[in-house]
Amino acid sequence: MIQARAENVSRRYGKTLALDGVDFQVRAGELVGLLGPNGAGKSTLVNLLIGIRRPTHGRVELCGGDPRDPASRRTLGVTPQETGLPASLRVGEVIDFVRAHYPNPLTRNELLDRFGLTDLIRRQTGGLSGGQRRRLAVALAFAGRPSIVFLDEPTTGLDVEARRSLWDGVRAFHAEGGTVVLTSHYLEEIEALARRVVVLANGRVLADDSVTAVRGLVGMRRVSLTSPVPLPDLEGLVSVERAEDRLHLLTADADRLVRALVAHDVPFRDLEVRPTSLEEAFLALTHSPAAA
Ligand SMILES: Nc1ncnc2c1ncn2[C@@H]1O[C@H](COP(=O)(O)OP(=O)(O)OP(=O)(O)O)[C@@H](O)[C@H]1O
Repeated sequence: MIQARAENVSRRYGKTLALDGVDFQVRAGELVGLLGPNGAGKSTLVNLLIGIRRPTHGRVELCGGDPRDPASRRTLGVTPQETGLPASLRVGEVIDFVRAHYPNPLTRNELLDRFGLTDLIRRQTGGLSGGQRRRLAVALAFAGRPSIVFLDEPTTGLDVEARRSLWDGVRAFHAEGGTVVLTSHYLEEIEALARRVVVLANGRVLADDSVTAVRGLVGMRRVSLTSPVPLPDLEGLVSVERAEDRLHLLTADADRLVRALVAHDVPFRDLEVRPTSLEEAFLALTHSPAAA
């Protein structure tokens, strides 16, 4: 059963095309990561699927209906990128307030326990640290026993321990058959939870594949050098960028590329090899023929 679907969806904000012909679907019980650099369109896609915004073109569906129809959202849980919590309410009170909106919520203790919040129950939310507030905001998405949960960058600002405790809560929900869509800038974060990852960049889906396959795509190296001659065709070269007298070559296998440079007798100096950032890898993929 498909729980959330976008078909050829585009969304424009004035002159900005935030999503450009996106197809995306999530089956019941899946845990999917949406990966992409800043401004890729991740939050926009989530906002369309949960009915906060409408697509400019195309069709979106949630739990078999229109996401803007409250009936489709009855079993939805969401943690947006930023959440406002009433500062003077205690953690336990906020949880009870949210639980009261649902017919069959988790008990207060189940929720506190799952997300490692038990010690904070009597604390006012205004006095929580940023990380503690974030954990509470994520936990609240699960209060109503949702069937599908959207988490927009759930672990931003969390330390390692808090992140693990939050991941455990998400895993427990998924193990019971829950569906999860989470967004992140980091493949490592998605890797910790999901097997499937959808890569967005510039509003388009670049890849929809296993985390392992995408790791191969983005785990590239940048080989920089200065050479007085034009480069020949080199195997495994993904892209070439020229900045003044430097050439920056992107490749999945830097050793092989350097061997090829030597084998072709290419004169070079000041060779540097370093890992690419996700942004650089995305940029190269966006401009490579494979992404066209
Ligand atoms: N309400 C809005 N008004 C105008 N432009 C917007 C609005 N929301 C998003 N955008 C633009 O749409 C594009 C996609 O933004 P979106 O927030 O969906 O990306 P994102 O992948 O979630 O980014 P981030 O990782 O930074 O949160 C960006 O260029 C952004 O500036």
